[in-house]
Amino acid sequence: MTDPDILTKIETYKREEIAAARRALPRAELDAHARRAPSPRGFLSTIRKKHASGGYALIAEVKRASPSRGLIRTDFHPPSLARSYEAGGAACLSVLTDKPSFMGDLDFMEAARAATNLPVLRKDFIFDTYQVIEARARGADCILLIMAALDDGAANDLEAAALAYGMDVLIEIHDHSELDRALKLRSQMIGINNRNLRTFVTNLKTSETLAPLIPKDRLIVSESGICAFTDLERLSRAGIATFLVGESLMRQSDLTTATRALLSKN
Ligand SMILES: O=C(O)c1ccccc1NCC(=O)[C@H](O)[C@H](O)COP(=O)(O)O
Repeated sequence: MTDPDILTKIETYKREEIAAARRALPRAELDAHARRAPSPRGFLSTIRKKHASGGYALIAEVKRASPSRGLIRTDFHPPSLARSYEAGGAACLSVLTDKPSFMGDLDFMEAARAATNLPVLRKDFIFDTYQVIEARARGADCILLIMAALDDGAANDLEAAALAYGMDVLIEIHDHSELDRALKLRSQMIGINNRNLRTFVTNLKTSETLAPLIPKDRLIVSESGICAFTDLERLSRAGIATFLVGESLMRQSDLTTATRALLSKN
């Protein structure tokens, strides 16, 4: 499947969604919700702790469908999926909250977080500070900022908003020029997405090429197309110890066993 401009299409409907959400709940009221939300759980610090104890850190994704694969999982109950991931040894959760392209929902994120003790990433296409506050109001511990979708000013403003609300930020890149821009931001976490946004093809070589260019004080997350422990070992040789995995786990009926298997040699 080839989609020449998926981010432009997504931005168009996101801007409409944001306008509608603002009409339904003005920013000042949303902000009051965010101030009352449960405290952030420390997404980055949880990953660092996992590394300190000598393990790989898995960010396990709750992903029902995707533009490249269509429907991935029919048996879909976010609290049970989240509990299974936690039992299998995941360090953190990622929950897709975009509806039109991923059949996601903010309710799924809230429910997954409430069912576990794990920190949660709101996995969505964030263009506006309203979405950052909305993420915190619904309990997110971390947000994703996609450099391919944002100019430097917007990335800086959205990151500042997330940090002001006590959340961590995962800055996502696909190539050298996005990496250069990401390194001007304050966030410690850089996600290298192995999925080409035009062709949707995943290639772990993307992580292997870009990881050595990232300063050692940043935490690197390899995202997309990761299927097995051998992939983790391969990526670890490029200095990566944190992995964001969705589809390959979501296709397994026993998620706890599949998560354990992904994280262990045998
Ligand atoms: O998953 C897609 O098809 C997709 C298409 C266009 C933009 C983003 C997309 N996915 C978002 C993600 O980054 C992944 O859900 C995440 O990295 C997990 O990937 P995977 O393990 O390959 O499901």
